[in-house]
Amino acid sequence: MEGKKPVTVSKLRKMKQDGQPIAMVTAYDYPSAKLAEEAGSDIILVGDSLGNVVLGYDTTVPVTLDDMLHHTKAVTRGAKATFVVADMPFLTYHGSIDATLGNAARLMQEGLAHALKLEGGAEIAQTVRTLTQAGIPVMGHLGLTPQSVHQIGGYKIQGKTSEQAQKLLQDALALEQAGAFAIVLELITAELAEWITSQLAVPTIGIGSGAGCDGQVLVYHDLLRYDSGAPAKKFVQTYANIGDTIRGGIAQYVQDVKERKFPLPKHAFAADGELLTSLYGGGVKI
Ligand SMILES: Nc1nc(=O)c2c([nH]1)NC[C@@H]1CN(c3ccc(C(=O)N[C@@H](CCC(=O)O)C(=O)O)cc3)CN21
Ligand SMILES: CC(C)C(=O)C(=O)O
Ligand SMILES: [Mg+2]
Repeated sequence: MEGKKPVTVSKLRKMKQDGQPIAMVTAYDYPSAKLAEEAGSDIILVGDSLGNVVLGYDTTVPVTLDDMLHHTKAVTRGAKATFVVADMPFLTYHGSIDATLGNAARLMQEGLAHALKLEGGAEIAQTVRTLTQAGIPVMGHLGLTPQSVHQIGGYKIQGKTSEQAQKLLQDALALEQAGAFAIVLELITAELAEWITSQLAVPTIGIGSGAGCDGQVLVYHDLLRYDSGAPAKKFVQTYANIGDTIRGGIAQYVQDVKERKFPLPKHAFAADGELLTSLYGGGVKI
């Protein structure tokens, strides 16, 4: 990707104004980041969904700052010309502001993220303001906030009553006023997402929230159907069947080894004559 430059926070705001959709995808390691960049994604998110899709946890709650750092470092090595946002994981931005700044510093300085994403509304606005004032671009995340899954009681659509919808709009406005440069809207109705989007100057990036957002985000492993056995989520479109492709490729390899079809002579390196004479007392030809 010679010559390509990462989008900037101000470019993203202009994309909203111009009605130009923003495409974001998650990535968790060097190869996935490289592919997401080559594919032209505007933003790469190192999501704490890595807890589910690459570490095998049931929720994002067990994901640690060290986990996020490890993966963010790999992603920023793979995508050198793309704007990379890292999730701040569970409970790393709710303690003292010093602890929050220390955690943010590690993701920015060691992970080399360009921005951080935090889940929550008005209750974290002051934190968003402090991080923003320290020079860190902050992305908000409202609606279904998976780090609160045990409080919410499942992965279900949010903002269905007018009271909840009003609260979500107030939260979005509070985040914008605190300096957030964009807000993820996860699993809210299409109508509410469109309404909130119309009330904000900063772009919204939707997941399971309809076409009325300024951009979209999907989890890498979902859109590529890595886990071909998992039930398809309603809001996901399958763009490739990588799980089937990978399993098929590995199964073929295993079969070839067992049937001695791999490796072939062309996959091996032949010794020269001098070595051959020294092997097996020179009596055996390989
Ligand atoms: N692989 C993966 N994809 C994600 O999008 C994702 C994660 N993991 N982990 C963190 C959060 C959790 N998310 C989730 C998890 C489950 C549903 C889900 O089961 N959705 C149902 C609809 C629920 C309803 O109707 O209320 C679906 O069928 O889509 C949605 C978002 C989104 N994030
Ligand atoms: C689903 C997106 C928005 C996310 O937060 C993640 O991948 O962790
Ligand atoms: Mg996340």
